[in-house]
Amino acid sequence: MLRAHPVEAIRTAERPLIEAAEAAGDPDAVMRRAASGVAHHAAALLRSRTGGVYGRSVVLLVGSGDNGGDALYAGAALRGRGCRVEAVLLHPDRVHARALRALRSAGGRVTTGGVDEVSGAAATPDVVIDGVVGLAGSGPLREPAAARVAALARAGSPFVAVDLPSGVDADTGTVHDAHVRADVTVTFGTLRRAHLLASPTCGRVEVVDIGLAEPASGPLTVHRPDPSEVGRAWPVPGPEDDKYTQGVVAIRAGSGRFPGAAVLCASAAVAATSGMVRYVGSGAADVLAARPEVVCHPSVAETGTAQSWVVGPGAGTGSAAVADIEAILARARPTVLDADALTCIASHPVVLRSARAPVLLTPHAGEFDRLTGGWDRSDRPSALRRYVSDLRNRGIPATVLLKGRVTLVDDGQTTWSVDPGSSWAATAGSGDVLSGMVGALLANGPGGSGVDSGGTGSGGEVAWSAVAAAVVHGEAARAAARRTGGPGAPIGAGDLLRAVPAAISAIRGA
Ligand SMILES: NC(=O)C1=CN([C@@H]2O[C@H](COP(=O)(O)OP(=O)(O)OC[C@H]3O[C@@H](n4cnc5c(N)ncnc54)[C@H](O)[C@@H]3O)[C@@H](O)[C@H]2O)[C@@H](O)CC1
Repeated sequence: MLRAHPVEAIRTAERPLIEAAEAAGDPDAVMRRAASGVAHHAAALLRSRTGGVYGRSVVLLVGSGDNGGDALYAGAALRGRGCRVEAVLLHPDRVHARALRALRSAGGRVTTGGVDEVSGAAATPDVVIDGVVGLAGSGPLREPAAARVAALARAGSPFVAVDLPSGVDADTGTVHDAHVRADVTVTFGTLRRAHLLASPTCGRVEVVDIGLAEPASGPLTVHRPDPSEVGRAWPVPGPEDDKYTQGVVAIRAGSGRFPGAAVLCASAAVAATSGMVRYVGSGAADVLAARPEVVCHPSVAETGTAQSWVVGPGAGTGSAAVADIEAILARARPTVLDADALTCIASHPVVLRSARAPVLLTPHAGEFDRLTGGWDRSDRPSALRRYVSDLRNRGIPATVLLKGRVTLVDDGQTTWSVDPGSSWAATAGSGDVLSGMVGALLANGPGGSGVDSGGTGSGGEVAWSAVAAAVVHGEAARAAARRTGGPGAPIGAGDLLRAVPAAISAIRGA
């Protein structure tokens, strides 16, 4: 399990290290340790992209704080390995003086101007080290950094970000319009929240040991499971199991308008575990044609016992759909509310009050808009936590999975993030697959058997099922994109669905 911490916790953990260095009369000892890690990873990137380190060109973008100091010391170390190093001082009047002296005495060049001042190799360096801002950064890149970053990115130079890509907020993970897109981010001691909230912008994240003790988890810690943890926890039938003990999930999905949603959702539930799947809705014939093992029922009232429910994909938003949601919640089983069910809840919020068992809401950004009446998109984790806490304060045992390239799950106490490493899952119908998988996991019982779900107490199991399904869903999307039509060819939700068994198998072996 990866854990990423807020700035305040990191500053607190760093303080004793810095105080010890100052007391020893070497105030930059920690910074030099950090910088040598940056230099190490920059050299590795140079080697993999250009075949060597000696003689390669490096540009340092140097801001006014300690992040710029790290970049300057890293530049001095790379100069020692034979690189041509040029530091661009973005605020020449405010620069880490000792680190600048170290670069100069190692033979690094220093410039202070705008984009036009850079010429020759420095206009297209072999690597750029982003030391504009780190933990104290706020808002987008400002000039002259923004123009300089844009020119270097256009030239195709790879970026190594020191601590965080500049223009990405350390706590919220907000990626501002003007920002650095890093190939590699080198951070120190432990992950910052942005590394898990804005992972697509951070590139590969390398954590350098600077002697810092990992902060304890708190309410603002972001968690991300390793796929192998999900693999170990994925249900496997034991010698005593039968179809009932592995969990029965009932699915209310599909309509005359959206028959495919029923097929995708029910088929995903079948693929996720070897328990039993019931189906209620107008799509029974299509569902049976795709998966004859599904047991179909004419109405919610006539559906046999189920350990969990999924309601909503393509299920309609009229009064009959609302009545079905009420009838399902009255059964007091863990329930996934997805797609049309979220629209129903948004227009009839009172319905949720009857929830006696855990509910999992799975909105995308637009559905979350409807549920909340508008939310602060610049701070996804806080907006999500506020909404979940509000529901829980009203006695509704809710967990919410907010979809996106980086999917967030929050149960009011813990935030998880899942980034599948590609955006291939952004395709129509893929949400129906996800809700079917979560429903099957919820039916299987305490999710993540024995897995550390972050010590979250109540709600943790629902959250773990949601996180585990999101991990496999992302793996399936990536695998489908590799296999269907070859790398780079788009996929549909049907391709993703077909890749689910192989994705489960892959993470079990991970
Ligand atoms: N504290 C420590 O123990 C260590 C800190 N280290 C480095 O120190 C960094 C933090 O340094 P600082 O606290 O000096 O802060 P930064 O270097 O992150 O920021 C410096 C200043 O930049 C300005 N700024 C904020 N947003 C900006 C923007 N969008 N555009 C331009 N300027 C902006 C602010 O005035 C801010 O105080 C860490 O990210 C890390 O790189 C490392 O040396 C490892 C050890």
